[in-house]
Amino acid sequence: MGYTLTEKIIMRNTKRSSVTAGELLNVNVDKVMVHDIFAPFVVEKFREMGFEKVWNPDKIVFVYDHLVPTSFIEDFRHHKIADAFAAEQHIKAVHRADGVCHQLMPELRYVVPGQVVFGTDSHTTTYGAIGSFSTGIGYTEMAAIFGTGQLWIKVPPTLKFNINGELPKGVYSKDIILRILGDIGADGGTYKALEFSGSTIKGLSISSRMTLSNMAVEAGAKVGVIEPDEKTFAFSGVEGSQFQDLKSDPDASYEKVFNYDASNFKPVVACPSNVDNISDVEALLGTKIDQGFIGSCTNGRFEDLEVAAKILKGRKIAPFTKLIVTPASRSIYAEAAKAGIIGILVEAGAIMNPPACGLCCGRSGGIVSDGERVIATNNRNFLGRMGSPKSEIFLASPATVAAAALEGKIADPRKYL
Ligand SMILES: CC(C)[C@H](C(=O)O)[C@@H](O)C(=O)O
Ligand code: SF4
Repeated sequence: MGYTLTEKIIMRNTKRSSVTAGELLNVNVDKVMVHDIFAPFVVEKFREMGFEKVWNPDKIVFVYDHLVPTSFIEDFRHHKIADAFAAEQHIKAVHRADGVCHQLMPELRYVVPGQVVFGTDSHTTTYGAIGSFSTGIGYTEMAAIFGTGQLWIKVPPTLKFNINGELPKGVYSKDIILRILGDIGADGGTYKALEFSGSTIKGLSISSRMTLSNMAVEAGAKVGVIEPDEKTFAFSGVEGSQFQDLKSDPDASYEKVFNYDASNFKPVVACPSNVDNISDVEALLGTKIDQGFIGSCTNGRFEDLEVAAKILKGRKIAPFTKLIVTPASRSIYAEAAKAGIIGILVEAGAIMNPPACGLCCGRSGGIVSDGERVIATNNRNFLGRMGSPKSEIFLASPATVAAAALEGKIADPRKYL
């Protein structure tokens, strides 16, 4: 009997010769990420559980990104508690202002293919893009891992998305995942593994693959995985020969298989206030926009800033429209600056935010006010997510956001490319 990629990663981790979807089992945790919102709660639970030493300080990464720059005095307490615990437990990986956790974990190679990784954030699914089993957990489970290095999971059944062919101009992986969310619904992947495959996926950059895996959780999925290949091995700096087993078997069993022809994809937008409330951009043309946001762990990478700069170069954003750009990490910021991309965006009228979560969750680095409409490259448009509950959030690709910022209303990016 064949196994899926997700089952293979779990078998590799547990050294089992077989696993079955739906089975409960203990995995050996390869790496964990704790961000600044939950760090104090993990530490408190860890002590309450009677643990004294973490199971392996080299497998723990702290990232301060949700409360950076600190907007409220009490937020600083989170960083002080995490700093003290890291010192006490000899945890060396503490990133205080280097970027968003889900960019740093793969970018700094804390996560590599074939690993089992947990994070105190729902978008920990992002690292499935490099072939890991990675998912978000609560701070109680994280405290238990700190003390034992293990966690029980239920092996998720897999929904397979075969996507083949060439994406049309102006259409990106964000349009793929939004279309899939529209097709299966925000609960269509509950406790499932989403596996993205096919020639279109193989043609995507690692950054573009991360957008797909990042938003798997928006369908309720446990993980969003992609078979590691030469691109992955180069990105992660690993020898591919040790990962040749990390692919689904031809006779693997899936709960459902979805087939898409890439040429049928178009620029789409998730309309307020659900990620599966999808519309073709053409049906929304002319909808007034007050703010654009390009950033987050979904689409704040070099290629995202690059395509926005391609559209905005030599142009100015519409009057009374704000465009906030937040690179997903300091290294992306520096690379984009060196390439002249930041200059083009600022010249066009963009405001640069520090590389952190910022406006994405309305915690630091701006908010969307009453009655405002924002079109954003992040992954959630729940009521009030980015500020006022009387604001509206549209989700789209960086190209669609850039086109909207230019016109001050929702626009089709294809005419600018
Ligand atoms: C704050 C954190 C718990 C939350 C998450 O887990 O996703 C945030 O990162 C988000 O994007 O909504
Ligand atoms: S960038 Fe947004 S989606 Fe990503 S971890 Fe931060 S708040 Fe969550």
